[in-house]
Amino acid sequence: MGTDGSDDSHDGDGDGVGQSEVSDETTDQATLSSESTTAEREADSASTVQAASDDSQSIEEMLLEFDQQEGLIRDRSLLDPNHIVEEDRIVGRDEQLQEVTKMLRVALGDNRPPNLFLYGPSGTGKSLITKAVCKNISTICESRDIRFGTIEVNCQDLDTLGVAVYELASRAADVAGVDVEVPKHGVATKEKWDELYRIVNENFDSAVFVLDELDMLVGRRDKQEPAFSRLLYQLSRAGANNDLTAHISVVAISNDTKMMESVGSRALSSFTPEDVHFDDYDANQLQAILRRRRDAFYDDVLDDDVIPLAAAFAAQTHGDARKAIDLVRVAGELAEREGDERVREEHVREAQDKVEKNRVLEVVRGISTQKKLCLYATAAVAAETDDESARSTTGYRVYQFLTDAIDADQYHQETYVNKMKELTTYSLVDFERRSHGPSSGMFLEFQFGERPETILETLREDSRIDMVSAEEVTSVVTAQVRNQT
Ligand SMILES: Nc1ncnc2c1ncn2[C@@H]1O[C@H](COP(=O)(O)OP(=O)(O)OP(=O)(O)O)[C@@H](O)[C@H]1O
Repeated sequence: MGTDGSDDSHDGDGDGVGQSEVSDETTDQATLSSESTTAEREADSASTVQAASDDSQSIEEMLLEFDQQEGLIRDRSLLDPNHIVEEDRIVGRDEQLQEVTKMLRVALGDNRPPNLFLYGPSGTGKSLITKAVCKNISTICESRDIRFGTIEVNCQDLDTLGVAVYELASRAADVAGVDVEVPKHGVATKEKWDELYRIVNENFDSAVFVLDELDMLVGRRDKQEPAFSRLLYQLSRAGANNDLTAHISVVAISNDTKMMESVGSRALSSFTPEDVHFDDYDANQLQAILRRRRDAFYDDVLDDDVIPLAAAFAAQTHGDARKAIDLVRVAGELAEREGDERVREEHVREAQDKVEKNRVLEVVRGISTQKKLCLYATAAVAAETDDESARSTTGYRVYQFLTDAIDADQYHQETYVNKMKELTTYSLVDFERRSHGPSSGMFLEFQFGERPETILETLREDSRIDMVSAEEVTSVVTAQVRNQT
């Protein structure tokens, strides 16, 4: 404040001095004006104008050039993973589409639709199918004067039950076009629940709550029951005991097939969902999905091998349609940026590298150093085995080497395994329980959703991990892998 004030007064003084200088200068110039000085000034100003127009011309030229350079992508929304595509672009999900439609159609009448649990790997159409069905219900409800709302939240970044309930209230308010009347912070969760009930009851006859990535809502560690379980309990009970007078249905979506095992018995008895399973897509299905969006590009700009290659790359990891679509989009953008007239195979290969790195980055950005060490050790083992898998026992020894090398705390093997298991929720790594004969005991075998080398490269961006020499890690890993056979 003090500094600002003195600066202001200083500026004021300065302006005064400046003004008198300007007027003096003007007078002087008028008095001293001569043909030569005028000519000089004109020459000066002409050159300034010339320089400016040179600049603007070159920018203009560049703009025109970019403008004339035809883009390759005609409709970017078809390559946006959050865009709900029209029904005729949904491929290979007839069974799920039919099941979800059959169950949620109840919302059209005067009854409560059942709750649903949609599960399956990432990018297999769970959100798309739910949104497409809800969109159709909404259109029909509008024509029948039924106030229907789809209240959708992604639970990935919601850390507590209170935050989740506020988010639901806020989404419901958005859909209804009203305001939330409780503050986000500093009020009890009960007040947030009441606000959610008020908004829903006052604005909707029927509503579907879509809880995407619900398993990520774990809440505080000190609570016995995970936050997602408490949320399911409360929401489904509110429907039964008339806190919510609107007919509501809860659609829980998760990548974790075992999520329902962590739902407490209390929640389970009131939630009781109908299960709908979503499988991985194979390369042919992914090709069909991509072909149905081919018109995202101008005619004849996609080389014939672009779609099959993108589909093959996406099928290699875990049959994720989001990845297939991302690959084609990024390949198109790379081709556009390089001023190429066509999208070619090499653009897809370049895109594969970029998309993989981004996905790994997204996951590792938010995890603790300890989890990074566990992941690094395991990926380092997978990078050195023929089938790119890593045994937990071997991974743990490499983890021990890493923690010693950087002088970090060292967990027991059980905790290392648990940390790795937690990472499976991101679909970056998966595991199976294995045993090599009765004498060798049990171990977990980890498989990665992306190339282990990409994971290692990305984790090396963490300066603590980069302190350890990569060659040294490789020699420790090689010795350990040799020992395991
Ligand atoms: N059967 C399909 N037909 C056409 N497009 C699809 C299909 N399945 C998925 N997609 C597209 O793939 C992308 C990812 O799909 P979606 O978000 O529905 O997956 P998800 O199973 O909900 O994944 P996550 O669990 O990661 O949220 C979206 O752009 C969606 O439009």
